[in-house]
Amino acid sequence: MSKFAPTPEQQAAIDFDGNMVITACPGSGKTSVMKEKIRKITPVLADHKGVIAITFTKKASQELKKRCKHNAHDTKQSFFGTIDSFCLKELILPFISRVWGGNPAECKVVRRLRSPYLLFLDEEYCSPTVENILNDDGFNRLYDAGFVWMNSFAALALHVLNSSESAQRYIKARYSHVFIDEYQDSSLAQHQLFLKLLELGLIATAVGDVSQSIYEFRGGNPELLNCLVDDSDNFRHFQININHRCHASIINYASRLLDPNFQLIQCEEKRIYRRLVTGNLTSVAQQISGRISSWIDNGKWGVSKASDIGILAKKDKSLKLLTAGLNIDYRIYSENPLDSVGSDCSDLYSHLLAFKYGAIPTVQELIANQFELVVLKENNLALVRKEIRALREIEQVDQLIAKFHELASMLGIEEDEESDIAVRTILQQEEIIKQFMPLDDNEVQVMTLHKSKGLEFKVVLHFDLEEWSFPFQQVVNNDWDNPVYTSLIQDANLHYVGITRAENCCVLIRSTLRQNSRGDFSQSAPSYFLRLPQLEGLYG
Ligand SMILES: Nc1ncnc2c1ncn2[C@@H]1O[C@H](COP(=O)(O)OP(=O)(O)OP(=O)(O)O)[C@@H](O)[C@H]1O
Repeated sequence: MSKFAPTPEQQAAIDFDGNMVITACPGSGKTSVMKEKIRKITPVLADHKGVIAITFTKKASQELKKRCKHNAHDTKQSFFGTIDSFCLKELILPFISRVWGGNPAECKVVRRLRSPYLLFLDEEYCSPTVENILNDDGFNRLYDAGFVWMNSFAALALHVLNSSESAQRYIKARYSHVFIDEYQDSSLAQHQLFLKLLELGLIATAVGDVSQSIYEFRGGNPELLNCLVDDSDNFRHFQININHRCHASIINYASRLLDPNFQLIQCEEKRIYRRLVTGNLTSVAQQISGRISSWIDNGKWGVSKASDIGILAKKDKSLKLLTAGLNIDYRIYSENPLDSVGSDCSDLYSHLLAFKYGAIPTVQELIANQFELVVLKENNLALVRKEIRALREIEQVDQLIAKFHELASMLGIEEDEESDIAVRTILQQEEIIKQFMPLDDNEVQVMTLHKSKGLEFKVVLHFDLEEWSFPFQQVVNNDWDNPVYTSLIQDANLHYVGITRAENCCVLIRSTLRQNSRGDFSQSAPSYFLRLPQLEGLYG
């Protein structure tokens, strides 16, 4: 790891010891700032204490943990993980019995509530609040029936923390600080939990960027980050606004997309391009494959390996069309049949396949990092490890599925037939099996814009820039002449996230043929994003 030389604005954020909110543009090194702060705090903590470091994805928390522990740095009893994992492991499982009785160790964690359990609740909550928990006794009944529902974790954890003095004593004794990354995608319950931790005396740091808010559809609310910025009584606001990742011309384009008055950075060369390519996405991919190969062979744009190139699109369907035409090695991160099932069983099977095919290298890592939401009983841990290890030896599909069933039962996860079918479908398709193998530097990376969050590439090829493809448009009240962009701000943020993944070159591509919702192709028009007047002259 090269030595990190902080800028003055990064250094100011690292040095400040109180409650703070850091707003940070893409590529501004917020991960590095969080890492430096945690490495500065932990040496002075007692051995039984640590910090709470919450990131948006498991992958991001593994990365942060690795960077904090670099050079055998002792992070003491710190917690690294997602907010869901924190709520479940540190608050719900250890303390809910003090509030609602029962035996949480016997509970099943469910991602999706199915009938009849869905009917326990008064309404279909997207992201319940603590008030919902207090006013709707369906949550309590669900728990009595042996279930804790993932979407309610933050609210449930807050309810536990509000109601149980033991939980409060534990948190205060164990943790000195709390950090939450990607705060712009926090829900109200998560925000209230963060404020509760502050009230208990933990020193609180929130990090985020309103312009990178892309999960409103899941209950994320970027206004909550602004609330912290406005709350100057409790939080000092720091801005880290130098983008160290992208070429200046890419920064100019991305910034003007969101702010027509953005003061342009001086730069000679344009490294962001718009291209119109003839045909549908499959034929476009055939045409550009040769160009991509030559960039890899000649090290153009600083590309030293195929995985330095990211192919991004808004729609999962577009990725399928694109990969059908690519004549180069690639790795696609698209929704696979197990993702589509979306149950706890399908989640487990995904992790087991990732271990079998090597994306998760060790049983230790599988259990420590991927089983975040599985309630593991100490007494059968050794057997679980042995059974998982055996997966790599199994060749027959039926045997593999039988072993998956055994493991599901040992881990208290309900089997479902859809997950079995999904596993069989995956095992018939080499391209999908690849998703469960370790990243190969010889493969270009293909994924949706949502999945690209937090990543960086030397070159980004950004597709779906046709009208009706992106941004999302809807016909309202049968008025076909005036379709409405119903999620324009979130889509603009998503476009911004995609563009700012690029270090040295970003190509915005429109294909002349667009696939409609029925699967037919028709002539495309340029996307709304390609028609914005403030972007004129900023691309090559
Ligand atoms: N002070 C610095 N000097 C040089 N490079 C830096 C500095 N700080 C960060 N970088 C580099 O900038 C890039 C972006 O850093 P990082 O991934 O931490 O940003 P981020 O704020 O988390 O990005 P995003 O929000 O877009 O995901 C990395 O390649 C990192 O090494």
